[in-house]
Amino acid sequence: MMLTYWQKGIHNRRAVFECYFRKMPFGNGYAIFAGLERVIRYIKQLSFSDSDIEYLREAENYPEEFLTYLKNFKFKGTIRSAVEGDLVFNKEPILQVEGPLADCQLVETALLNIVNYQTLIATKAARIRSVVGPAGNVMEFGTRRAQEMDAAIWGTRAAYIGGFDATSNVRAGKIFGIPVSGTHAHSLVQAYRSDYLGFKAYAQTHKDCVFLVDTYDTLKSGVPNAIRVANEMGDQINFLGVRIDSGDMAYISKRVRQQLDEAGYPEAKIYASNNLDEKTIQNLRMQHAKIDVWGVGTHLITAYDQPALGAVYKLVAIEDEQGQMQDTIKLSNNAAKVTTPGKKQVWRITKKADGKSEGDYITFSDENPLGQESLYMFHPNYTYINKTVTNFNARPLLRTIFRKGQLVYAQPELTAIHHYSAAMLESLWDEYKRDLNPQDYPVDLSQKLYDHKIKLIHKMRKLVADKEQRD
Ligand SMILES: Nc1ncnc2c1ncn2[C@@H]1O[C@H](COP(=O)(O)OP(=O)(O)OP(=O)(O)O)[C@@H](O)[C@H]1O
Ligand SMILES: O=P(O)(O)OC[C@H]1O[C@H](OP(=O)(O)OP(=O)(O)O)[C@H](O)[C@@H]1O
Ligand SMILES: O=C(O)c1cccnc1
Repeated sequence: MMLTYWQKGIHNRRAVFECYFRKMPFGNGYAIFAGLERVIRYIKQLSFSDSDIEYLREAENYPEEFLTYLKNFKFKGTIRSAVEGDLVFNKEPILQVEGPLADCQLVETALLNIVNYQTLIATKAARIRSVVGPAGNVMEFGTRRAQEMDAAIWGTRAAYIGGFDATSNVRAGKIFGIPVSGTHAHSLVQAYRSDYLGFKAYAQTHKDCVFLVDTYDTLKSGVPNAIRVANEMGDQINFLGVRIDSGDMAYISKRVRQQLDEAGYPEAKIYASNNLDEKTIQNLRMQHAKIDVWGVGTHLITAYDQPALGAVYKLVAIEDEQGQMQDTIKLSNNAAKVTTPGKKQVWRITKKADGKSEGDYITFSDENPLGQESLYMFHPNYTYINKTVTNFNARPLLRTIFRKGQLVYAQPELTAIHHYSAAMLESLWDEYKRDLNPQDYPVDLSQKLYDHKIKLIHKMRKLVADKEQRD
């Protein structure tokens, strides 16, 4: 497509693309935006190396002048985006790229790849975090099951943004500063062919100890031997607790709790892992399982119940031959697939009184609801569903990250992003946060944008009909 634009001389026409998803992942009431850090790294390094040019010369047989254009290519676009940890919803722009048509086009797939995966995992993590309860801890254990190494690294970062407390991936700890936490595997006990010898060896080489107690028999061997080693080592170790990884974890955890309490270790925590997700955790908590720390792997890192977020990247405006920006629309028989034309901004509307969200309000980028006394918000498909909001705050969701190719946004520390997403969830009513059949969060269009969209739909339909008649 870049070659076409370049050969036809339209590669430098100004264009605006916007990225949004149509359906909420996991049937959840909100999504947590993640991926911006990697988008920034990707854009900063975006160029064609000598070997790239060589490959394209061989494989694609591109004209030399086009290869020279690629060799000198530098991304010159402006990127506006939601920030990591913010709540985002379906049918609203979460990322916008404005600039030369070819530049905008080149980055489409990479941006979608990054934002789709990381937003999906952050959202899954938030769902899991929501059932663990404020006293519980939840650790990311997924590296061995992730779709390869990149997904493990960036997936655990997204999980941390979504509310996880720590990861067992030490490399992710090193790169991003995520708290690292973990236990040991069955093979350590198997190597010694004894719970006691395995735990003792581990205790002699580690200060913080969590013993995995289910290799042979949790209640008859694992826990009694963990207690024995804790007694023998005394202050030489921090006996943090034990991990169970199989069996009926409600029943076993209660018995383990009893054994630890009776041995004088009421502070020792019970860790659990084994194919956990939000459903099993909720169910185990309903059964009053005595579990303090949850290790979650496969179901989180692979987004097991919904393996992809369907965010798309659509052209919403382009410069015409006369240098005028023209808004574009994509029609479809499927109403959900009709795009909203024009360069936009999304405003998060909250009540001044309690800071709670009233909904999101999409406008043209040059509209500003902040100055208005009251805001008329209506459902874009069922316009009879409407309300007038007063005493409100309006916060623009899309922030400028790159301006004409230059990075202008300073990413906060990852810990700040982790806390930010929790604070953003506080501003959302519980009706949108329940994990089953949540209320639809309002994502409305301004009157001006709505009227413009309807006008453009009619105009395009008429154009097509007239053309068909002529043909
Ligand atoms: N009390 C419980 N209520 C609901 N689900 C539970 C309970 N205890 C364990 N589970 C879950 O049930 C599933 C049991 O799976 P599975 O049969 O593979 O475990 P297992 O019998 O321990 O076998 P393995 O040793 O292969 O892991 C896991 O997802 C586990 O988290
Ligand atoms: O169950 P997940 O949520 O993916 O969490 C990670 C799992 O990985 C480890 O075991 P592994 O699956 O390697 O072996 P095991 O089940 O035989 O212990 C660990 O003991 C957890 O059970
Ligand atoms: O630290 C652990 O116990 C751990 C980490 C990853 C996978 N399973 C267990």
